[in-house]
Amino acid sequence: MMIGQAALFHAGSARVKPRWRRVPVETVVFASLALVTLVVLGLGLPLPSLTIQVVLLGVLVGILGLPHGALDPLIARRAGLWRTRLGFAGFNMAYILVVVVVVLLWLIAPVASLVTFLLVSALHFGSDWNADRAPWLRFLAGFGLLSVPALSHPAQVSAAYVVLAGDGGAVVASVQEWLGPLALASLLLAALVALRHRAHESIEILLATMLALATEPLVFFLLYFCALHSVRHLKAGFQAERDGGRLSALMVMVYTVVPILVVGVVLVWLGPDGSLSEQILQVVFIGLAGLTVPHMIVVTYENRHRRALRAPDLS
Ligand SMILES: CC1=C(/C=C/C(C)=C/C=C/C(C)=C/C=O)C(C)(C)CCC1
Ligand SMILES: [Fe+2]
Repeated sequence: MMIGQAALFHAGSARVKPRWRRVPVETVVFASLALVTLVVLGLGLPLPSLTIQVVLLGVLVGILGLPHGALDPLIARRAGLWRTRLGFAGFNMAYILVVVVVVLLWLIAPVASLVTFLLVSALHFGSDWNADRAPWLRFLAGFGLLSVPALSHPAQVSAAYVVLAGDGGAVVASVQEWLGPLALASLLLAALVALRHRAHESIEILLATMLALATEPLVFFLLYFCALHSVRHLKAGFQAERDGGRLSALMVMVYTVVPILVVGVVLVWLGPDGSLSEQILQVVFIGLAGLTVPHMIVVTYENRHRRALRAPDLS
C-alpha cells in the first residue's frame, strides 16, 4: 500500500509542472507591459498624445482584439449551434443581424446602450478571473475594472463617453466616478479571492488596478484588452481547436479582415464627420459593443454546453 502510494505520488509529481511554469504566457506579457508603463510614468516620461493613443487603439484592437471574437464560429460549432453548411450560413446571418440591431439601438438610444454595454462588458471582462466563482463576484471585478478610470481620470472618461453617447455620457462617467471607491474595493476583493488558488490572477488584477489608477484610460484599456483579455481567449480557442489546424487560422483571418474592411467601406461611404480621432473612437467602441453581444451569447452558450458535459470552462 505504502509503495503503491509513493509510486503514485511520484508518477503524479513527474507530470506536475513547477509553479512558475504554470503561469500563463498572457500574464507574463501583460505584467511586463504594465510594469514598463508604470516605470515610464514614474520617471515622468510622456505617454503618446491622445491622437496617437486613439490611432493605436484602432490598429491594435483590429489586429489583436478582433481575432479573439473571430473564433466564435468555431466555438459555436463545438457547442452544436451549427453542423451543416446551411447551419453555418444561418449562424453567420443571425450573428450579423445581432450586430446590426445593437448598432442601430445605439444610434436610437445611445445613453441606455452605453450603460448596457458597460454592464455586459463588466461581466465579460470580470470572468477573466475567478472563473469558478459566483457571477456577482466576477461582475464586481469587471465593474471595478471599467469604473476605476472614471475615478482617476474623470475628464478623459467623460469626454470619451460624450463622443460615444452625447451629453448624457457625462452623467454616466460621473456616476462611475462616484462609485469609484466601491470599484477599487471590488477589485481588491477579487484579488484576495483569487490569491489562494490562482496567484497569477491576483497579480493581474492588482496590476490592472494600478494601471487604471495611473495611466490614461485608453492606454489602460489597450494594455488590458490586447495583452491580457484577447491573448487569453485566443490561446484558449486555439487550444480547444488544436485539431482544426489551418482551418482555424483561416477562419480567424477571414473573420478579422472582413469586419475591418466593412468598417473601412462604411467610413469612406459616410465621409468625414467630426475629427478623425472621434470617428475612430466611435467605430472602435460602438463596433465592439455590436460584436460583444453575439460574442457573449456564443461564449455563454458554449460554457453551459461544456458544463452540461461536465468539462471545465475554456472560453
Ligand atoms: C469606452 C471607454 C471605456 C470602456 C470600454 C469598454 C466597456 C469596452 C468593452 C469591450 C468589450 C466587451 C470587448 C469584448 O471582448 C473605458 C476603458 C472604461 C474608458 C475609456 C472609454
Ligand atoms: Fe472578449
